[in-house]
Amino acid sequence: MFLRIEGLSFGYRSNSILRDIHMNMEKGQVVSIVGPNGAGKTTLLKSIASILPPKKGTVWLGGKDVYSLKSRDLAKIQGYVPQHTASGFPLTVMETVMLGRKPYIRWGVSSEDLHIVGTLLSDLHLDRYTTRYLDELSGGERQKVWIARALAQQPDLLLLDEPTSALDIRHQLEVLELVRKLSKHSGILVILILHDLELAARYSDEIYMLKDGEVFASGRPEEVFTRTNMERVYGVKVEVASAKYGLKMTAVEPVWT
Ligand SMILES: Nc1ncnc2c1ncn2[C@@H]1O[C@H](COP(=O)(O)OP(=O)(O)OP(=O)(O)O)[C@@H](O)[C@H]1O
Repeated sequence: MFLRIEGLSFGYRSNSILRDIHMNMEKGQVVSIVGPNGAGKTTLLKSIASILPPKKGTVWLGGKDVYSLKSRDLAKIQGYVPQHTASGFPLTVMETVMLGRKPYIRWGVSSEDLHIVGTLLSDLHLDRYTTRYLDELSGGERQKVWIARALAQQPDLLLLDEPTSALDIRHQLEVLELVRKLSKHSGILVILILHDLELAARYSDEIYMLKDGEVFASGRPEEVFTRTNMERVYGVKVEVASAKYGLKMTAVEPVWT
């Protein structure tokens, strides 16, 4: 098992946020973490990214405890794109994506680094912006740049916190198609946080549904997105139907408890 989370618990001060999380994931999978606002999704992703050390439990990545890895070594295995990313100082698109090569660069940028970055910029249709500064891009374009930077790390694990939230429908599909392609062709494990449950159903091999800091349900999309689970976790009556590209979910009405 490439990623194993064993009994992970986390809290901010005395406030318990994640409780006894267990997860197992293999390379080549696309896994979505879903759940209502405040369920603990971002906290969980930050724990996997080794940003938040757990109160209890461990995250094993390729047989190693992520919290014991040096940041340079971790950066070669894992790319993390947070929900809101701000660049501290002015950088162009090219410079930003090249930063993803930092863990590999010893004496200077190599032709391989340039090739990897150039390919990513072209795959994400960012090549016409290479010399633009990030603050001259739209929110969606900037989001794709952060994803390209994480991919430039050539990670085995890619963590994306709501990667499609600033994207229009075409760019949502473009990013998720690329993510799926990379996952299948390059064997990357991709863990996404998505609020759009139909997109999650369409692009994920597996879903983890969180409620109040615990895993409420996990499995294939059709096993997790059931009427009962949706009602219990989101408090909404939902009609779920099979569709050509996954599942169609229609929110009917809130359930008042
Ligand atoms: N720095 C912090 N200090 C204290 N509490 C925090 C902090 N960050 C988040 N929390 C709390 O932890 C809980 C889980 O937050 P988290 O951001 O992980 O939820 P989420 O499922 O990602 O939510 P959303 O869907 O709204 O992004 C929330 O109750 C939140 O208020």
